[in-house]
Amino acid sequence: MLKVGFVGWRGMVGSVLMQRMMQENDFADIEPQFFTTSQAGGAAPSVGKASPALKDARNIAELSKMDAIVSCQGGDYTSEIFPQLRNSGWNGHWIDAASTLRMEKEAVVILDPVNMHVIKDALANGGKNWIGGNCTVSLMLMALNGLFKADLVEWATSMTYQAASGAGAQNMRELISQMGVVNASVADLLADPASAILQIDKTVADTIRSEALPKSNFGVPLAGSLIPWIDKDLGNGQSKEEWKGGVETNKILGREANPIVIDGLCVRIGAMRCHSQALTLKLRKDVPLDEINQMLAEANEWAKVIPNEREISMRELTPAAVTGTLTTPVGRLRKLAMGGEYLSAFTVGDQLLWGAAEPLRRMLRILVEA
Ligand SMILES: NC(=O)C1=CN([C@@H]2O[C@H](COP(=O)(O)OP(=O)(O)OC[C@H]3O[C@@H](n4cnc5c(N)ncnc54)[C@H](OP(=O)(O)O)[C@@H]3O)[C@@H](O)[C@H]2O)C=CC1
Ligand SMILES: N[C@@H](CC(=O)OP(=O)(O)O)C(=O)O
Repeated sequence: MLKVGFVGWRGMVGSVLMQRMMQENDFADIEPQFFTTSQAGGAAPSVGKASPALKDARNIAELSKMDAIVSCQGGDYTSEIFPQLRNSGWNGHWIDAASTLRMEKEAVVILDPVNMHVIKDALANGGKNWIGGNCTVSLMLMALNGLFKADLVEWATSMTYQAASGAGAQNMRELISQMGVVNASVADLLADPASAILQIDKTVADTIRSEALPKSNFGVPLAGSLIPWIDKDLGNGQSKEEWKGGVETNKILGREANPIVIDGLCVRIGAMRCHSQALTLKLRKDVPLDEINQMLAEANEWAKVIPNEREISMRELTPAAVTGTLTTPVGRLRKLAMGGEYLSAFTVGDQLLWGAAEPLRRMLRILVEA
């Protein structure tokens, strides 16, 4: 049985991974050992299978006993530990949620419903480094898999609506706290049906701009507002999150030599854990919409086509509907006024499931079943 070390299992991404592994009974087929950077010697989490006490996640000798290590601990941990482990001669499988190693030559960015061929080729060639993709990229590829499979996309531009969870657990809490402060500032006025809406609006605006709004994590208001920048400033007008859209998509698809141009704008909005994206795609040819719908629906079991109609779009193509599920719905599909090769699309996906934990879980299964 594969000996699997887990690091970062109690963080937000790690907890979702543990939930999914328990739901799918994945622990039955592995021998788990849990590691920690802060609580060595403590009890292992309860995952339906006994496992030894927590070991120190910086102990290279203990880590080296594992056949595979799954890390959701973050990029700093990966940067510190991964080189030491490899330099020590460890030749096990490294499965990681952090972005640190994604663009390394030996690393495969994993999203098996989309790139099983890339994963299988790498496995056959002795690949050992399996890295989860950026959440926005993975969710876009899950939803639009059919168009990429058919090699129909000439270029694409995305405008994203990214949830607070992408910035971390503390940011999710801060968003809710901001909402609470805003609500409290006008609670009396809201309770009075005769109060003036402009008074409510002014009080809300003053509150959002005031020092009373908690913003130590985001740095600026998110509730009642948005943040048009995600991740680092690359200095050329592009954010790092926007850069990932192009490079990671092409790496996942295994087409670095013949890349599809993908670029856009990434924006944080006040959703909890679902990223949404509006896309404009230039197709290589004018394919009828019903064929496009069919390709998208058939590409994988999670991409669900939502008819481009008002009621169902409002009901099913939203973070409220999708959160906590593995479905990656795609809708608002129509040919744009620019011509038959120009397609619009809107997708929503849970960024902690297909955006983070699920590709790692499935990669571990691929190794178990190999
Ligand atoms: N958030 C996201 O959307 C995505 C994140 N990722 C990657 O995953 C990494 C981890 O992200 P995320 O899960 O959000 O990180 P978290 O901050 O939730 O968890 C990281 C670690 O913090 C430690 N920790 C300290 N205090 C607590 C606490 N009160 N509760 C839980 N853990 C605590 C734990 O380590 P220990 O047990 O050792 O103390 C834990 O493993 C990111 O750095 C990123 O590289 C990838 C895709 C998406
Ligand atoms: N940057 C993403 C979350 C994330 O962790 O991305 P990456 O795995 O590429 O660092 C967001 O803020 O929504």
